[in-house]
Order: sequence, then C-alpha cells, then structure tokens
Amino acid sequence: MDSELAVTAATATPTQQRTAPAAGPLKLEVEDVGIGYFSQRHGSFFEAVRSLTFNVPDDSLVALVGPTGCGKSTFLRSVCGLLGYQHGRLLVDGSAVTGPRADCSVVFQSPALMPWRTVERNVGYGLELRGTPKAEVRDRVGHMLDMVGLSKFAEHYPHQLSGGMQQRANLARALANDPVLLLMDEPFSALDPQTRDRLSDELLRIRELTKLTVLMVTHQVDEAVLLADQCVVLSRGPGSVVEGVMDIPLGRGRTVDETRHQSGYGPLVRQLRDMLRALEPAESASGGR
Ligand SMILES: Nc1ncnc2c1ncn2[C@@H]1O[C@H](COP(=O)(O)OP(=O)(O)OP(=O)(O)O)[C@@H](O)[C@H]1O
Repeated sequence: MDSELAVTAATATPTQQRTAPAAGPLKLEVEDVGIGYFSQRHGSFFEAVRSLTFNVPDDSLVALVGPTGCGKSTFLRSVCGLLGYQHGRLLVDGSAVTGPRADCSVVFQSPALMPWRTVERNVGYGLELRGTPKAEVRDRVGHMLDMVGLSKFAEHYPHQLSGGMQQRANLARALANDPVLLLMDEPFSALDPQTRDRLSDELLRIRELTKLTVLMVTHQVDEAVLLADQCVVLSRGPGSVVEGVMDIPLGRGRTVDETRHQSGYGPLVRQLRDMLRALEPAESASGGR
C-alpha cells in the first residue's frame, strides 16, 4: 500500500505535482522563484535557478535533491536571506524573505564552530547576539546539549570533539535559536556511515520532540528516503525547475534501521534513483551508478 501511494505521486506529471494543494499551514512557500549570479568581471548574468514552485508544510521534513550544480545550495542561501532572488514569491512562515532572517537556522556540511569558544558558548552564540538574558541562555543551551547528547562535553573545545560530536554541537547551536525553519545543506555527508545513521536518528527524534520543520539538501538517495516525508527533485542546471515531487509515505517516529526493513523502502529508493538518473546527461546515465 505504501509504495502504491508513492507511485501515484511519482508518476503524476510535473505540472500536476507542482500545483497539488498542500494540506495544513505552510512553513515555506516557493512560487516561481528564480535566482542568478551577476559576474562583474564578465559583465554577465548566470541563471542558476529558473523557476521553483513548491511548499514545505509545517512539521514536515522535505529533502531537496537533484543533479550536481542544479542550484540546491543556491536556493537554500536565498531562503535564509543570504542571497537575493530575481523574481517570484518566497515566504517563510507567511512573511516574504527580504534579507537575513533570525528565524531560519542553517546547518552546513562543515560544522564551522568557533574554535576559541567552548561547546556551550558556541551553542549559545546566537542567543548572546540577540541579547538574551544570561540565565535564559544557560537554561536553553543546557536543554539543547541534553537533547543532542553532549551535556558532558559542554566545557570542551571543538578540537576535542569527533566529527560527529561537532556536527551535534552545530545542530544544537541551530536549534538553540528556536527556528521556524531549519535548513540543512548535506549535514551528514562528511561523516562515516555509522555516525551518519546515529545523527539521522537524532534528527528524527528531535523532530518528533520539537515539531521542527526541516528543508534538507542531500546528494544521497537513501538518506532522502530514510529521513524525508517528501522529496522535491530539481532538474539539471543551469536554469533548474522542479522536476517532480515524491511523497515518502513510510510513517513518522521511525528509526533509519526500522525504515530500511520496511517493504516500501527499497522501491522508493529505486524510484527516486530512477528519477535522478533520467536527469543525467545521456553518456553518464548509461554508465550506471
Ligand atoms: N557565488 C557564485 N557565483 C557564481 N556562480 C555560482 C556561485 N555559487 C554557485 N554558482 C553556480 O550556480 C550553480 C548552482 O550551484 P549550487 O552550488 O547551488 O548547486 P548545487 O545543486 O548545490 O551543487 P552540488 O550538488 O554540486 O552541491 C552552479 O553552476 C555554480 O557554479
């Protein structure tokens, strides 16, 4: 039954998928958004993203996937207001993105913790910047470190942590700001498979606890299916569009290992992989992956 639902979503035409009404409130609304880069040196404009239209419902995890260079990271930068967009409507929690936003937190592949600050002072950095009272910072940081399992390492410096622990601290720092939308750009891709699984489970658990809405860029087809409720597939760049939206109806509150053992998991991975393969240039698609 699960895979039947998924097939329905994935075999609909792109237009049907894009215009399908989303149920419930939306944390991110994207309508005809185009983003480009202007090169002053060459005096030319490069259209990275032509027109993206999709929604991220409240309390969902949406994976953004697509061929390399199709503009996934570019789009993420526009959502958090670090990069302007040329046209379209981009709304976070109902308000238009016009510049950097404090209500969106970003977790990048590299943790980028400040080496001179302890873990707890890294996690509390955003709160300090906002002038949050010290006692509140202490409470909130303590709670976040507890949530990601780093309470015992509060006084450590980043270089004293493993890569996985650094990424946990990074996640805690992002969550401490109490974002309406968490943006993640290949957050686990630099980690070994076991650590990646552990952190994926942490993310799923935190999501259930906090009802956090997440938009995650990933290259990994299996990661997208393991974590997401929905995958938005972008076409090949430059000038990408939304190629299709695929539902992942595998249920909430699952661990990655439980999901791998569900009968619907394998077919969904194959389906998403096929969609991506179809977007590759002819010679690399025939080479297999
Ligand atoms: N600062 C920049 N100036 C000019 N062009 C850029 C800049 N950053 C990215 N681009 C170009 O925009 C396009 C989209 O890049 P982007 O990094 O967003 O793609 P991506 O889908 O995240 O790629 P990947 O999957 O390889 O990480 C690429 O052609 C890239 O070369």
